[in-house]
Amino acid sequence: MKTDGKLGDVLFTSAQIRSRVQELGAHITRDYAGKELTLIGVLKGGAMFAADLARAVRLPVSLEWIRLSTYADGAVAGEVRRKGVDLDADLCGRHVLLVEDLIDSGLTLAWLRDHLAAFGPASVESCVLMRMHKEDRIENRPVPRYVGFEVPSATWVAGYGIDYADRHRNLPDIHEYQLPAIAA
Ligand SMILES: O=P(O)(O)OC[C@H]1O[C@H](OP(=O)(O)OP(=O)(O)O)[C@H](O)[C@@H]1O
Ligand SMILES: Nc1nc2[nH]cnc2c(=O)[nH]1
Repeated sequence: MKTDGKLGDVLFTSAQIRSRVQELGAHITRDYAGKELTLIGVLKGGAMFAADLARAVRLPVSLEWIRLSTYADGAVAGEVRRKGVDLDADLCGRHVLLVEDLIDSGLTLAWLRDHLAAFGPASVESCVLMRMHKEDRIENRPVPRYVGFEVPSATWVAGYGIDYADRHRNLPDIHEYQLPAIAA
């Protein structure tokens, strides 16, 4: 039986997030000046971050969205499931920057990187707000070009677009989340 988990302390306040997003936006603006840049926000978790980051990038970017999911209801890592990939954008010759709330196993970003190669982009990089540390080396875990915050591996998070069981996405801060105990 699965019991409810618990929302824990604030890990990153909305002010910290805002300030880091501005820094990331400034880096991206510098790095992609003069290039055709398409930002692709990964739904649902990346929605808030992508919307804020897009406004922090001072370039005429295209903004697209893609929806994927790796976890069914709670926190069990599984295979990347496509919940509809509505991406008829012309990415040919464009520099693509995937915008994700977090990288954990890296399955999602690896799948996207491979999937988008078929669209003929000039480059595919990623910007993640949080990189979850892993004690175990994950083979071929993608290396994001931009990382907002490094987070210890044991930490599960919720808020600022990120859910537990589809709740808490609306919280302005990012909280630690104590996962539910699994009882037999
Ligand atoms: O690096 P990974 O282990 O692949 O995990 C990262 C992905 O997992 C979460 O999404 P989730 O599958 O929970 O879907 P959601 O964004 O719709 O909440 C998160 O938003 C990332 O997209
Ligand atoms: N650590 C961690 N926290 C999450 N909160 C929501 N999704 C995730 C995830 O993939 N990893």
